[in-house]
Amino acid sequence: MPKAQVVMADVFQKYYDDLDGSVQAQVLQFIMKMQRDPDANGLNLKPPKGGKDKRVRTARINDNFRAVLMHYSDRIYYLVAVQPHDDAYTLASHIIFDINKVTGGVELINLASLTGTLSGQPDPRGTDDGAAKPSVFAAVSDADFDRLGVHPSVVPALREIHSDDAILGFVEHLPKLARDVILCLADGMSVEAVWEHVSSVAATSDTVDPEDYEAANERPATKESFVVTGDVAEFGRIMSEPLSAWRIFLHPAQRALAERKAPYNGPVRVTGGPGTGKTVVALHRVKALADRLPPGQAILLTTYTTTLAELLRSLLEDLGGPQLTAKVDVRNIDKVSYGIAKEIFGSELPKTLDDTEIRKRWDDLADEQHPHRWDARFLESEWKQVVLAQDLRSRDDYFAATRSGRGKRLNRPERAQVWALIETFEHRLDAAGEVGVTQLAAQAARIARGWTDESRPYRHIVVDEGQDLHAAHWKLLRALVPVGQDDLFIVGDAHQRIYDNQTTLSAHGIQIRGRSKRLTLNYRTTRQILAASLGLLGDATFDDLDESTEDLGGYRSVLGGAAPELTGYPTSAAELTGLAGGVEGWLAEGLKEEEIVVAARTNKVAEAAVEALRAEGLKAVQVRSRQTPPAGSGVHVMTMHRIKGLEYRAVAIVGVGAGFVPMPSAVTSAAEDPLQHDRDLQRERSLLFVSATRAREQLAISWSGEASPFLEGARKHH
Ligand SMILES: Nc1ncnc2c1ncn2[C@@H]1O[C@H](COP(=O)(O)OP(=O)(O)OP(=O)(O)O)[C@@H](O)[C@H]1O
Repeated sequence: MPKAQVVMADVFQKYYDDLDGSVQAQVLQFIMKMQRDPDANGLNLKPPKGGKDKRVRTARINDNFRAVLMHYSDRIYYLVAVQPHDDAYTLASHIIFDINKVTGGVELINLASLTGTLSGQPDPRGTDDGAAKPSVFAAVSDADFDRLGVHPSVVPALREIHSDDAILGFVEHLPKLARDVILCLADGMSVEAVWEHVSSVAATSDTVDPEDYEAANERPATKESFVVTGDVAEFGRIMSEPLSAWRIFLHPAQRALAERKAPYNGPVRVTGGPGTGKTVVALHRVKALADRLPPGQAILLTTYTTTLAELLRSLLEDLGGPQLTAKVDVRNIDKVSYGIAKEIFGSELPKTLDDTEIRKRWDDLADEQHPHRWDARFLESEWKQVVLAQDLRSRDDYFAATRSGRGKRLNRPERAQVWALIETFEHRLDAAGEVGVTQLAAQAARIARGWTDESRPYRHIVVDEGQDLHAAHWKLLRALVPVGQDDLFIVGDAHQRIYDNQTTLSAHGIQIRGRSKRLTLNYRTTRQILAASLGLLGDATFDDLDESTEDLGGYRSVLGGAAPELTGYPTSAAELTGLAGGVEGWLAEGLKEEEIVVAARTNKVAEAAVEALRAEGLKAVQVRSRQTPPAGSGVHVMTMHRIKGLEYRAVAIVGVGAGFVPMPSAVTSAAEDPLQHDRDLQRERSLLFVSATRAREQLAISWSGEASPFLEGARKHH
């Protein structure tokens, strides 16, 4: 007997996640039963009364829960949701299944959620002159919507949209093509342009039979929003995986960047706020380049930290399997320097010291001064920001160098003193057979620059989180790929710079003029969380990784949700008890432990949070750098540095009090160096911004005593 096919709508995951484990087990049994014997009576399939789509059914899971599905012929079931009895009936009576005329893919439309999003809109007749405000889409005809692939059942609700805000809430519930079409129309694109850039690109090449669901299931558009499960084990696996890159249907703006066939005539830079899909674009770009990579050539995909490099490797594997990863070196920038240095120095390669170790060495050297003249932090950053950034090799070079970005002026005798200390520092490392990681990058870059193009190891380099790379890293990357078409593809966001490595690409021979793009649509964070996060940035200005500044104009989210919670407590003990209560609340709402993260400015506060959670009987694990906790370890707790690039359904940021964020020891005093002071403060702001924007659905920020000054803007949005 042929097995029945169970096709799962992507929205099913949300309903499934909200169920108790015991009900989830019953759902799995139910699916097994459908697959094994779709004719069995026990499934108890019933059409809802007054349903909009005659093929929609509900089926019994247990006394309290029913599944909502579409039953197409005996052999195909589309699973939409499992909900409490009454909710399941309501949902079932409001959904429609259809095959999209343009893409040929199966679409699920929930009319209740569409009209629901419009109910809070201000009254369109509430204008001063009493005249009705026109619909945002007044200029688009029904026939145009139809041709572009927007289902006719959606159009009456579209005609009721009178504000841009309402559009964002509305599109969240639309099938993907319709969502892209509406967003592009709302951005002012003409119907013709939307056809050319969106609908025609998504169109299927074969003829669409509006009744043939078996054929529709095979089309790529269906696979973007539905998963055809082979068996229950696979189903279980899919349900436990986070939304990963392979499931994503690129937005036209993302696709244009990632999949462009014509070569780019040089380096490309893509910026965009958190969650706009920069990483997704970088991964798809790697795939597109790999698909046409001549034999014997290689691609490098790199980023700042090892944690993110590992994440990139696993996402890339999801996207293209081992055939893809075989063509790509995925490693963080320090490993890139190390690999190159090893080739150059062979067995002579010194031992590498990371930034923390280097910092200690500077402390030691500064302490030895008699009388004490130079501050360790000043010397360290002078070395990194001036000497290593410009690869200065001699006293004369140092005397001639511009010290732009440094706020403390040095006269000649002072420069001489500082250079002497830097020279001592480098000699000591040398004598001990040691080298700093950034210093190693500078050395490797110096040598690689002299190579011929045939010796440069990569054909393409793709960089994620480019805002954190140091000048020496850019010099090195520039030297590892011949200048030419599609040489470098760089994504990054200066608002998220959390290491003090600001530089400009053009200073390192990376000319992006005319090839810089910006993404503005956030897919991760709700509008509520986004508004609060943007408030954290205050009035600070940010660069565009090059010589200009950039803001987050036009940055918005299609997702709506709960308002973030900002809570002050009298003591830190009370705050940690509040944290445990908040986490318990999230768990009670159905979130899993590993979907929740607690972020803190320091390891010490993170440790205290772990203890507090455990004291309340909750499972929690502190995640340090280069560690990925095994499944089932509990709620993740980590520092704000470690959380970069990740995402969680719920984020709690603790210890955001005035004395802790910004962290006093991380901020140079304004008297010592006013420019460095400003940059340090900005970096501390960015740390908080990065942490807040990791949240998909829930964000809670707390403090004890006086609140951090950075929270002022976020509290206004609250
Ligand atoms: N076109 C899309 N459709 C649906 N989801 C998307 C799309 N593009 C990205 N996403 C999802 O949005 C989230 C953010 O994407 P991604 O991590 O690539 O953003 P980012 O810009 O690199 O973020 P950040 O700078 O904050 O690290 C991810 O969960 C990703 O899967």
